[in-house]
Amino acid sequence: MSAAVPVHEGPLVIGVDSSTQSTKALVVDVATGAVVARGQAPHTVSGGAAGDGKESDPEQWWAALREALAQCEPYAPQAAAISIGGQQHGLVTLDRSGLPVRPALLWNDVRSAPQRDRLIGELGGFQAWAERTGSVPAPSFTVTKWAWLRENEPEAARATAAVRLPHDYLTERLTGQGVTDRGDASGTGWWASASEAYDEEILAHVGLSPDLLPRVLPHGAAAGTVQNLPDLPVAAGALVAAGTGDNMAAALGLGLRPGRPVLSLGTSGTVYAVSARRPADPTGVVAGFADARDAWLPLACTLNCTLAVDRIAGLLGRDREAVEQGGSTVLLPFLDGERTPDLPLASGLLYGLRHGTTPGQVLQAAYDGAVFALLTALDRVLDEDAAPDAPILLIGGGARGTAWRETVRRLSGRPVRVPSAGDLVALGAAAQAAGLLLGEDPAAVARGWATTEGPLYEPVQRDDAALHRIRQVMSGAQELLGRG
Ligand SMILES: Nc1ncnc2c1ncn2[C@@H]1O[C@H](COP(=O)(O)OP(=O)(O)O)[C@@H](O)[C@H]1O
Ligand SMILES: O=C(CO)[C@@H](O)[C@H](O)COP(=O)(O)O
Repeated sequence: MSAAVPVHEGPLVIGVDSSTQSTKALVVDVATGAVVARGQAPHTVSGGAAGDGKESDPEQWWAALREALAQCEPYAPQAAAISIGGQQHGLVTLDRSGLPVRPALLWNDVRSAPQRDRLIGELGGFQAWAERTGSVPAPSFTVTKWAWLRENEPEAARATAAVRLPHDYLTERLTGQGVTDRGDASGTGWWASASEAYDEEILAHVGLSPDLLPRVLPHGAAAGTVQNLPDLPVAAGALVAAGTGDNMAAALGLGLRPGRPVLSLGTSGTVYAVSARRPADPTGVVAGFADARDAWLPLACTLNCTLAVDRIAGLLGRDREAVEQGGSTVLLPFLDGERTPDLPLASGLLYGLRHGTTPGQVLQAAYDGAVFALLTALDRVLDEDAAPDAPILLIGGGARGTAWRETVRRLSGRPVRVPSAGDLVALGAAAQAAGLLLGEDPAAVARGWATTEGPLYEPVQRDDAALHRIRQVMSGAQELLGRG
């Protein structure tokens, strides 16, 4: 728990970030945005039966939520409202008694790549999918995971009486209500962004009844109230907001307006912006997500970000900050396959070693490789009229690292602002809970909390030579990277 603020002015709310590696919970003073208490508990990601997947037990998310909230006592039980932000896309399958049929298939599990390819072909191709759902599905998307489950574990699919996303699962444990929000629903692949409703044709195509899905709540609606849960340090009757996907929650937490790019460095790397225009990118680079309000959140996502670079630092036996500049090494850190670029079968690639190459330069090349794809998508997530010199808001666990920040500055040539408030996903969930409590726009609540304040790092000359090297290696190695 971080240093507690002993007095608070306003009512308290709880914001939760149930992400890939851990659950973080914040108790926040609605009047000021001050974090009164913080808790965190880890999750386990296993490799699936053959060691080639990414799965987590939803029961463990619930246990981690309880643990993180217990660390927030005595403040958590005083909260008047709570909201859950969660990792997007994960397929949670529940049986008739509400218990998980099997571990959840996570967003970074690429085993559904063949089903993804088939679904794109069977339902009209890239353009048709983009127009219909806002996105060309990646193997991250829930629809591809459901198709994988039906094909590979038909008994588990048959035993499924309800399908949830990670945040819906936790909201339902709190309230007993099977509900979700448009932000997280937009990452399933079975939510039509034009009509803002489940796409019954896609659902019929993958043999999933809409009756198994949560109801999509309108912006500002409550999911319900906290049930009487004796092991949970939250008061029965506290309001529960709809919750949302973790990227949508961070956008709320930053009070994001169109034209402000965000780069998030966590297990996933993401780059996104809010837009008033419904996105539909037929190349598949940009996912056309909805935000948690009534706008849109065009976003590009990589599978290999902080964990991949930390792994390479570990292989080199170096601290993650021990980078050195110079040399011409290129490292594509695709340890888990990759989503941006669309290379689900790829593995990591190291190119350009010389006698003079130092371990620190190889580590720097890993940072460059991880940041490259995100920056190439930056202009595509921003509206055309966005100011080209708007600072990048750098968030996520990696934003605390100097090597990450300096890599983003060097490869973007843009100013970078690092909000001093950490945990922006949890803070955004808290803003959603506060918005529900006050009947106000959650993004406006977050703006009142001044969550984007933090040091601004001036732009430096963009390192076009490094970008060119990476582009060259990427195109020269296409065949190798596509083959796995
Ligand atoms: N001081 C730091 N410097 C650089 N990276 C950090 C630092 N602290 C944490 N991280 C990175 O943050 C990552 C976790 O980020 P987080 O956004 O919490 O992930 P997720 O939301 O995917 O669970 C870790 O993989 C770690 O590499
Ligand atoms: O798949 C995506 C976005 O489309 C990821 O951003 C997940 O939402 C997981 O987020 P983290 O756990 O890395 O924060």
